[in-house]
Amino acid sequence: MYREITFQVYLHVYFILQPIGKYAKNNAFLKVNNLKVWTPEEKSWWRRKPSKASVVILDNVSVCMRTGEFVAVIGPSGAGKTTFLMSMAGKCTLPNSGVITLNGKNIKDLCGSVEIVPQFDVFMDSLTVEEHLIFMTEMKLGSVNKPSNKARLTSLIQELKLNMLKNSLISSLSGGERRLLSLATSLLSNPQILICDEPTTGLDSYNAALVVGVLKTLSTSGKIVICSVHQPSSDLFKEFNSISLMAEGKLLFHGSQEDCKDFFERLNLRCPQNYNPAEFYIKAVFMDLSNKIYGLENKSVVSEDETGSTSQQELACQRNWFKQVQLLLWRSSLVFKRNIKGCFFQLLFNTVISSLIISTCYVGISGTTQEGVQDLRGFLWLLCSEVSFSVSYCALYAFESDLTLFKREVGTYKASSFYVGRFLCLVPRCITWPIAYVVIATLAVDLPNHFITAVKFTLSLICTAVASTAYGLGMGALFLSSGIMGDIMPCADLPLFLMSGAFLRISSLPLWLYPLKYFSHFYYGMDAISNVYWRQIDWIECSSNSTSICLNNGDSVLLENGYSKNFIFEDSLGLLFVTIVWSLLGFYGLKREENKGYAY
Ligand SMILES: Nc1ncnc2c1ncn2[C@@H]1O[C@H](COP(=O)(O)OP(=O)(O)OP(=O)(O)O)[C@@H](O)[C@H]1O
Repeated sequence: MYREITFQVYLHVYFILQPIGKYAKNNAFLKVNNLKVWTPEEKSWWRRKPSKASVVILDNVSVCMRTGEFVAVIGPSGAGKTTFLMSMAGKCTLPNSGVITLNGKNIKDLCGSVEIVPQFDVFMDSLTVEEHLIFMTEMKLGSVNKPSNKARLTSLIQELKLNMLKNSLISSLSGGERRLLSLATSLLSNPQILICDEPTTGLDSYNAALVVGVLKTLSTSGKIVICSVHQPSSDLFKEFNSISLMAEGKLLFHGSQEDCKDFFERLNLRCPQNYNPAEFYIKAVFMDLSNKIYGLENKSVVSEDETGSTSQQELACQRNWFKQVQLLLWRSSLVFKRNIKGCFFQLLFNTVISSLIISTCYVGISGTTQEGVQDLRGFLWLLCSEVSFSVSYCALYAFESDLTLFKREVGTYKASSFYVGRFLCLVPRCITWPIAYVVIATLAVDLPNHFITAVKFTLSLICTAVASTAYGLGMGALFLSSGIMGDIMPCADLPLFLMSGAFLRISSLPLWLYPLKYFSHFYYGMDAISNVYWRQIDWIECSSNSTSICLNNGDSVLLENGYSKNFIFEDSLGLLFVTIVWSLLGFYGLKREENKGYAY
């Protein structure tokens, strides 16, 4: 029954996938020559001796594969299969030596010719299947409106049986459907070599047969398809026409199923009838106590000529930078639309409720009395700090949830476009939140020229919010993989908000601390809104029996706090400076994550 289903699925898939052959490119010849991969020696900074010695993961692996091969890479756990596949895809970030070429060209110099389908699928789950594929088509191939790209996308959707799922959210897909979507994403660029890491793991027999059927058809249509497989059933295993047998980082055998059988029979190791050959081979190398098999390790490299040609890899790998930013913004806007309720609640709790509390506590205050001066200072500080803190802490975690996705999409777009795209996504918040704060919080406060002053407050706070966002995003990106940004940020906040002038007089700062104020968005924000308010206060009441020093106008309040005179110029320049500094630091952090390489 199972064999019947598998056969039917295979036939079905074979015929519907024939059109993929239309896109098949010229012959491909993959050559791996003396590939060695090892882990770096780890040294602790306080000891000279290495704390962890280097370990060889792949030991002089050499092999040749050509068009039409459908290769099963098998071997015990820890044999080095994934590392081997990643190296062939040019995505291994561990130290390595040896050369991998496709038709004579180094694999690392080629673009789009080798694609990998990793074991674990990572997508932006709140997109639909169609939206995801449109995004990837636009990023990898170009405009989706171009007839050839449209045709490619439509045929892939049909051929991989995704048309029924086009409008489904990715989060609702089953494991097999996600695997097919992953496959479709990799096939968009019509690669010559498709590498799949455990494509059937976690799938039921029907879905596993479906996926293997699709892969086999791809190999017959002019590609090299290489899969690592864990415990394949006999039925699935016999679909592969080549076997690479690995153990302890060595490639023990590479060749056809028949040759593999002969290889083991020559060593008097005969697979019993009705026994799964894959299991038998893995067990045999596992139990190879006398090292018979290891002794015959595959040493057959490969002086064959490297005929074949690559055609697509000369194309530009990526869309232009502005297009990348636009596409990333488009994708984020789709996620935003699906999460609009969450954004509404964020706005409600972060701004509306807290500004209502401020407004209630400061009902009727005015800076024209000595008591009012203190209240007004507190009110302005709360306005500035609430806006700064709320937007910076929202930005702090902006990359965290997408780090794996970003590392999966390394190479699809630039880190800089991803960074700028994410920053721009946060800009609407930098506009709406200050508006909400100012409108609500100033409702009950006695402001001179209420409307104009509120507009000036809003503009100043919008600029402060942009710089605060740059600060939050920068801190988040700098400490992205360590996950300690939530612990570091309060420590960084402390000196920066002390510079705001709300808690200590800036003019009385020790000289060595003075430069710190130029990095404080709190200082620039407070300086701007304080100037807006106090410059309009010409007279402050002084009681005749007061013993303390009396501040008799707004200018003297500004002077006492140590705020600048040329505030519009200085604060705009200062906030721009802070934005640029934190953006550069954050970009450096993201680039560091990118350099760690592909997430598999
Ligand atoms: N980045 C790394 N740093 C240190 N060791 C690593 C790294 N990547 C792999 N290894 C080690 O190399 C060996 C081979 O790992 P690999 O994942 O390639 O094996 P595998 O055959 O795919 O295993 P499995 O079948 O269990 O997935 C393992 O012992 C693993 O611990």
